[in-house]
Amino acid sequence: MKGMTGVVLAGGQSRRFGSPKAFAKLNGTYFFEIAVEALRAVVEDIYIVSHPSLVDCFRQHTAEKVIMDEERYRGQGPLAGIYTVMKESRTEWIFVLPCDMPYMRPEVAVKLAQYANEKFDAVICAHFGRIQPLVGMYHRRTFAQIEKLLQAKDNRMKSLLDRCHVRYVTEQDFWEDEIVFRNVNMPNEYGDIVT
Ligand SMILES: Nc1nc2c(ncn2[C@@H]2O[C@H](COP(=O)(O)OP(=O)(O)OP(=O)(O)O)[C@@H](O)[C@H]2O)c(=O)[nH]1
Repeated sequence: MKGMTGVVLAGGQSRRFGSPKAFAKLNGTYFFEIAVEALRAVVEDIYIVSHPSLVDCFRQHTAEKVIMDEERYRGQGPLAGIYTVMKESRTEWIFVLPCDMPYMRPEVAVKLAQYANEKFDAVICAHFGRIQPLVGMYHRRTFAQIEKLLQAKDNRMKSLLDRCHVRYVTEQDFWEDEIVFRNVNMPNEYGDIVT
């Protein structure tokens, strides 16, 4: 989709996982590639936003653009990643996915993208009663609000959503299996799908 940039958030510490989650594999595919593939269904331009220790590793494994969280806000979580890409790319919308949802599917991105609408500041998945702030789209007009929160050291995605006009997309809008929104924090929380 024109006017939209894809973002894989991959700047976390993976402390609970014990090694960088982006480079864990499901069915032979790196987790971050699963997110890239989903985004690829709706955008041309994709950024992987990570931290300095992983940048070289990403560059060895992907042709996508790899950038680091803006230094000023480094360590402030996904909000810093979103801020960084909004600064870098000039598109109206950015479509965010985390690097730790290995069951994510391109169809989810395709269906969600249909809800991008000038009336909203953000379009966020909220299937089965669970808001997923890292699965959704943020309009460029949220940039000033994001910056304000980061400056105030309020890093909560919820703080941003509370200040935005959000379209929450639920299972009433389109059906998806619950598993696609499962995020992996510990090594024992996922397994290959045997077909
Ligand atoms: N760009 C960016 N992404 C982040 C940052 N913190 C977390 N993320 C990403 O946000 C998603 C959810 O991260 P979490 O599972 O909450 O945190 P984590 O640091 O990866 O894992 P833990 O260290 O175990 O908490 C993952 O895709 C992370 O890579 C950050 O500071 N910058």
